[in-house]
Amino acid sequence: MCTAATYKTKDFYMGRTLDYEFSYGEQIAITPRNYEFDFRFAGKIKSHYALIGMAFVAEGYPLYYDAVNEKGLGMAGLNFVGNAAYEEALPEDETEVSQVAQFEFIPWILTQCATVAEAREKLAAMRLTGTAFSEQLPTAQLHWIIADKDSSIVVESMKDGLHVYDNPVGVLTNNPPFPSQMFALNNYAGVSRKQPESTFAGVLQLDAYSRGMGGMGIPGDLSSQSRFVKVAFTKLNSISGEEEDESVSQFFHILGSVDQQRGCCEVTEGKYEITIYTSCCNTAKGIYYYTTYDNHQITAVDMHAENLDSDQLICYPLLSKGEVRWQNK
Ligand SMILES: C[C@H](CCC(=O)NCCS(=O)(=O)O)[C@H]1CC[C@H]2[C@@H]3CC[C@@H]4C[C@H](O)CC[C@]4(C)[C@H]3C[C@H](O)[C@]12C
Repeated sequence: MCTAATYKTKDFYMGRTLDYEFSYGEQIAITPRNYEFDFRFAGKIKSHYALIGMAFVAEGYPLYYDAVNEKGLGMAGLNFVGNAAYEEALPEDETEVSQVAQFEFIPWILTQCATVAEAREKLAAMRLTGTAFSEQLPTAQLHWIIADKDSSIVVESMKDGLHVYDNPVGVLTNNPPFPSQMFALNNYAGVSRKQPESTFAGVLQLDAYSRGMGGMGIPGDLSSQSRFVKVAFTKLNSISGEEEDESVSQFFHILGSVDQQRGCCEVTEGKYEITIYTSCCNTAKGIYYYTTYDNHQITAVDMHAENLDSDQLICYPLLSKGEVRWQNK
């Protein structure tokens, strides 16, 4: 399972957790403006917006899980197993719209679009194909959140076509499809950050017997639907200062509300999903912050500290070993 969220203070932040039972060996990858993308069907793009994000680099190609571009548009792919369905690639002369392989979707949008509005235009004239990157890396069943500082959308390619939904909460998890996730929030209309009031039944006076009962009724399990509700509540009620350190700290607390601890979620015999990494990107400044399961110290990579006019990928391996800061020795 994975969870993605957006957060706005003075700047706009976007990030995700990646929950899985193993890691592909992903890295922070910066794609500078002149790295040439040779898309499977859509031709070459030689010069484009620069990107920073988390990617598995295969044969020199950044297979992005999540990224933002230098214009402040961000995107993340999350598992959508059982519901994602992609198109068969058609010969070029049989289609008028762009064909984009699912593994190219993030670079295809982020190299060319500065805003969600521009992304929508691309989405209106494209088909997402199930083309695999390689035999070793078969097609991933994903859906995506795309966001800028003003709005957020979800893209789901399903049997009945490509869906683009407004995402008023700026949150995405996995299954079921996004409209069902949103609908489920209706079941929590009565939840509040305040102490509960006794409204259960007129004849029964119930007592708020402890402090700190805000959010009473929010689910706490690790299912996708529950994480959606939990993180939506946390994000939408979040209060933090406007400054960078305060905003980033708060962002990690928002996603921390759906952190997965090893042992709580068995996916196959003896294999447990954990939160491998959590990211938070300042989309205005192009800074990618992250923590890993064993490294809670926030680490950051700034795209603008690199030569963004280069044509070579720039990669930083994840610092995944945590350190204890001793105070008395
Ligand atoms: C496993 C992850 C989802 C985590 C998640 O949601 N776990 C909950 C499972 S569940 O919800 O409980 O079922 C997803 C998220 C992004 C994916 C990569 C996207 C690029 C590339 C696309 C290629 O086509 C195949 C290889 C490729 C590197 C992909 C590998 C893998 O698929 C990644 C890491």
